[in-house]
Amino acid sequence: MALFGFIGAGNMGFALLKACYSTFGKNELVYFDASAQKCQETESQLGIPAEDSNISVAKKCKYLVLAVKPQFMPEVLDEIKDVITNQIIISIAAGISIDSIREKLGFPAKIVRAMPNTPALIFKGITGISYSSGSFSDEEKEIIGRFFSSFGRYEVFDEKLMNAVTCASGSSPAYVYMFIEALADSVVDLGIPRDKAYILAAQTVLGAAAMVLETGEHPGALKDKVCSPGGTTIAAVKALEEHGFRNAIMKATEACFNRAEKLTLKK
Ligand SMILES: NC(=O)C1=CN([C@@H]2O[C@H](COP(=O)(O)OP(=O)(O)OC[C@H]3O[C@@H](n4cnc5c(N)ncnc54)[C@H](OP(=O)(O)O)[C@@H]3O)[C@@H](O)[C@H]2O)C=CC1
Ligand SMILES: O=C(O)[C@@H]1CCC=N1
Repeated sequence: MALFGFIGAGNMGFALLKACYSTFGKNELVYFDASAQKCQETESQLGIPAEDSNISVAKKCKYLVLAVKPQFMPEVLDEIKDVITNQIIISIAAGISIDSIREKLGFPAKIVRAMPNTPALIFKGITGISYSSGSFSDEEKEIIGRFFSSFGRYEVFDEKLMNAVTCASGSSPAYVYMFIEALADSVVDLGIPRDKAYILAAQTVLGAAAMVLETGEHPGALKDKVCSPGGTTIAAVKALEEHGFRNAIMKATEACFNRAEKLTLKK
């Protein structure tokens, strides 16, 4: 019997499997993916052969991580529901509520709904989690905490905020990469070599993010300290405001949230 079972070893499933491997060891992991190629890649990277089915995974673990796309959740839940007894379900599917998973399973299983992000692959993720009703023992909460800490930080939220968490951290790495790409392109245009442009842009994002987390200062105050009166930065800030930079982010969050709300589990 393994501690963790994974259904889905794609972008997120593999990242979480890798972190679990480091923290809990290979004997505590079982997994299956519908893609034979994903199973082969995972086996070649972690040295753990895949199980032969989702049912086999569900039967052999205590904590079952569901890491398939939201549209595949109904078929996966239908497939495994007869072998779920006291396993704790950890779902990372965007938009899928705890109630809808319970309804599909047909009983009030203990569920942790989570929203990680892709930096989990290098153990620098941030995950929002929400516990279902039902009493989780201290030991279960400790193992769940170690699981989510194995690939970065985690914060606990009321489930009604999980779609908002998706906007803040699940989806937003994509916009950060777009920012890095755009900043790099713009300085390549000024003559900076491309490889160095990515290093300058990415390290700046990393450093600025660390300033927010480590100093506890308001982001606006940190921004003000970069802006010398009559200097270069305030000229850039003015251009960003003229082009709706903040509004573009707010609109992105609105679109992200609306899509998450629509990803409800089909019966
Ligand atoms: N990508 C991200 O940044 C984040 C994703 N998530 C959530 O994580 C979940 C997975 O996303 P992601 O890893 O990007 O998706 P991927 O498509 O990369 O991985 C999902 C894997 O599940 C496999 N799969 C599909 N159907 C089944 C099935 N019935 N049984 C077993 N395996 C199956 C897929 O195979 P095949 O390719 O053959 O379909 C694929 O290999 C989603 O619910 C998403 O909302 C959460 C946070 C961040
Ligand atoms: O785009 C998506 O739906 C998933 C959920 C959060 C990040 N990727």
